[in-house]
Amino acid sequence: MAKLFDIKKDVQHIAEAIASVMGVDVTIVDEDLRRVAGTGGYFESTGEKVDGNSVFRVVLETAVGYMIENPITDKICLKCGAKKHCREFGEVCAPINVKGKAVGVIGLIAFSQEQKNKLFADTDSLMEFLQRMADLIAVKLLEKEKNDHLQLTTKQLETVIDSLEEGIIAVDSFGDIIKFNNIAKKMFHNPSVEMGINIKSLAVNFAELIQLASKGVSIKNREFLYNNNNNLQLRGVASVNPVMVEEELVGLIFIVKNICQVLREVNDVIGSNVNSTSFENIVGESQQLLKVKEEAIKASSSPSTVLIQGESGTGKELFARGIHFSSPRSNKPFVAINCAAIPEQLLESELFGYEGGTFTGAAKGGRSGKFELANSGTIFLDEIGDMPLHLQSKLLRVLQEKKVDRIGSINPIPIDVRIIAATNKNLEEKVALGEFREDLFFRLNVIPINIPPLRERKQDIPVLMHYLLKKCNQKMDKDIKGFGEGVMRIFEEYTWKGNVRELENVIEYAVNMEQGEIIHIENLPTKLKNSNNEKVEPALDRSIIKLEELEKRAIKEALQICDSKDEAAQLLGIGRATLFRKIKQYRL
Ligand SMILES: Nc1ncnc2c1ncn2[C@@H]1O[C@H](COP(=O)(O)OP(=O)(O)OP(=O)(O)O)[C@@H](O)[C@H]1O
Repeated sequence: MAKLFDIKKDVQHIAEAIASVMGVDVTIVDEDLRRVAGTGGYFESTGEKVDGNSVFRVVLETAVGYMIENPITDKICLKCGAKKHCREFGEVCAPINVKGKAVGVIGLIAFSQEQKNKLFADTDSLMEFLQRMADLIAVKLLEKEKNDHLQLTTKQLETVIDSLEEGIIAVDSFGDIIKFNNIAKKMFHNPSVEMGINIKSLAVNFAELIQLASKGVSIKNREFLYNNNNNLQLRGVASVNPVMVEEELVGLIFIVKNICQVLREVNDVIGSNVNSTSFENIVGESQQLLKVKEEAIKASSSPSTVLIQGESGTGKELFARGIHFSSPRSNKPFVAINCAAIPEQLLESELFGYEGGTFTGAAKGGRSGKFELANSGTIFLDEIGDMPLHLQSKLLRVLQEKKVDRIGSINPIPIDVRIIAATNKNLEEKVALGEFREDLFFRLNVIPINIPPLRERKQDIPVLMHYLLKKCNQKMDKDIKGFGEGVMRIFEEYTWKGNVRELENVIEYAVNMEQGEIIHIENLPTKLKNSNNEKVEPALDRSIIKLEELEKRAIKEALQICDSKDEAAQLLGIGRATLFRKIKQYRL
């Protein structure tokens, strides 16, 4: 609640007006009995307290006016401490009431008989006049209070919008800037955000956003291009909300962010879903696995590209995570994408993103690809061997130039992403067959990591069994203690085509089936129980290339070396017709 002292100037003006109308001295005190205003001799004593037993206290307490026609003898004057020196001939007091409570008193004092006569000539009219003056002061007080409140709310709002992490720009219905926060000011530099300039000058597509939002529609996350202080073109994301008063558009609020900030936020969310993996989570005691782990630990401190090769389920992704989470990028995003699981047409936009308006049905403002999402972190390109050739060229460009070209864009986006690729295919073979770009292979294969299949490191099987049993127990809230007689031997002799993943699945099956405390042979999947008495087939060597592929490769090479098909057929030791048939068969 505002006090009379806060509107001291106004109160003094009113006191002077009353004095000049009435021809007597006027003083006005507040609820603490402090003199706020005064005319004549009272002016000097503003700010001082009046006597605590004076008529002012009574008027403050009763909130009703009071007249003293005979000072000294009036009952109120009896208690007054100033009565000994009182020079007053009469006094009229009126309360200043706000919401039924007196917050001050207007006092008119006569210092001569003549003044007293004037004061008491028509007391009804005088009281009414004073009441009006008191109301005027009360209105000023309420106004001050409203202004204070408005100022406080404005300050609070300004503090709120300045503490937001987004840029906020308020514009009128024509787009002229009315208000903005610090972040918005920092974001735009050429032209810069200023009061009165039109927001359309800040970014090309703001005109379109104004047009849309002016229809009363809220717009979410639209991309736009703008210039920063180095005159570099940057990407931002804007949401626009219309401000409506009685169904009429009075302005728009733009909420703007730099794309890097948006991606950071996305990554904070995605990143929190990615389990942090340390090398301790990679279990195994065999020399082969320990050697690979050592290589991976070394790779984690380097920014170079890693190519992990290994059969399905050998732990390629586990190693990729291990490398990322032990690297200096560990608190940055780890974004994984399986190049074989996404249809070819979609893979390009998933990886590299696309510009707004590139395809019908696509998000209007464009979309960031996985490379942008992984910026400053690591991207894991699983099943890289299945990446189509035209995307391999695009990936090569990313590796060479450290820039991403969104589909439909002419502005490459600089990125800093560490690439870890993985494949269960023989990439060298794919290169030889012309299915994988040799230059890309060399770019990816800077640090090669080859995870041997489980059959080549049987020593890891028992330790993996116990590790995975513990994992399954936790997952299924069980407490199976170990493995029964003969189980370990079956596991060691079985051919794990699906490697650790298959082993994990078998243990999960057995934990589900087992009711007791130990996993028994009966609770293993049939394929393992049957394998118990069977002789385990020798494992296929991955390095053996199929005859058909060898033939295809030989023909391709001969065609490249020789000037004519006859010559090639001769070199290959086959007839001309056979060569033609094979060329057709292999589509060479
Ligand atoms: N050495 C290991 N220690 C502990 N768990 C492992 C190990 N190797 C693999 N796993 C587990 O096996 C499962 C398969 O691993 P992962 O997905 O990393 O294999 P992958 O080689 O990437 O498979 P794919 O080729 O099918 O993509 C995961 O649950 C993983 O945690």
